[in-house]
Amino acid sequence: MSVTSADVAVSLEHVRKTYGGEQPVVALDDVDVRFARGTATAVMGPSGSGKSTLLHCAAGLDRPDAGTVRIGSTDLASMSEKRLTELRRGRVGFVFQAFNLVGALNVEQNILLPSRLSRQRPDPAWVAEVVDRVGLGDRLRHRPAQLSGGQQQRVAIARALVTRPEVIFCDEPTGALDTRTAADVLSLLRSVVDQAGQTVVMVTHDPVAASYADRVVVLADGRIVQDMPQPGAERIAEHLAHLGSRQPIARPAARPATPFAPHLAPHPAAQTPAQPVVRREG
Ligand SMILES: Nc1ncnc2c1ncn2[C@@H]1O[C@H](COP(=O)(O)OP(=O)(O)OP(=O)(O)O)[C@@H](O)[C@H]1O
Repeated sequence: MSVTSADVAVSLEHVRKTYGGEQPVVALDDVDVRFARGTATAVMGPSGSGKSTLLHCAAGLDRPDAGTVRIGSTDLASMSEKRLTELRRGRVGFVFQAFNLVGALNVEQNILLPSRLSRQRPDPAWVAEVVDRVGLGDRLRHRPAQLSGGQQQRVAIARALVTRPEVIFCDEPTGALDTRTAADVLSLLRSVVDQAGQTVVMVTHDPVAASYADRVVVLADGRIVQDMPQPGAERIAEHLAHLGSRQPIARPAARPATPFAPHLAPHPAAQTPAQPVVRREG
């Protein structure tokens, strides 16, 4: 079935991203991919293959050096920082490895923060359902520091779902969770796709988590090397084992510390100066 532009939730066209430094690294090398509305896609690949960079560029948290990124029909490059911040608050949800919870706010306040910032009034029944599904009903008055890693991850997931964003970007959403909680969270993500027509793009290393997706896209050395519809956990694991037998990828530059709640803050406008490019050996 052909996908029309109205069916596309997120698109990256010929996207290229290079990180500067003494040895510049091509993190995304002419990436061309569309994520259809109402679908879940897992983005997989070896460490350093560009998964987080793809997510950050797709979500408007980082600007590519070349190429076009669209959320729906909105071209992110044409947006001012203010409008980009509004778009991230209103149309996009994030679940990151570092949680990005606000330490001074309790669980309930953290969950409702994106609604407050985008001046939306969340549907109380939906908030209650999300809180119930992530199993946080008895922790609403706790601060993040009083929660386990898995509980903090669940707060981040609830926070991403409450505003019913068009697209939810997740970076290892189940990384800190035990198997049962991970299954609950993945079912919840699956249900917002199936019942609410939202779109999920999820970076994961876990073939089981990826098997909840409709599609698995595999990156290696900043390029898409596999694009598989519903491959199942076993086939995913086989592909990853094959990629894992490649030489490890050098990580020449350390990533700067994650800024405080970056998706809710204005874009830092970090642009990489043009530099000669050295391709990594794959
Ligand atoms: N801010 C940065 N400055 C310099 N290099 C960076 C920066 N962020 C990422 N890189 C480099 O870009 C490449 C892609 O990184 P990215 O984090 O996107 O990979 P990944 O597939 O998400 O890795 P992992 O699975 O380990 O999280 C890596 O070689 C990494 O070292």
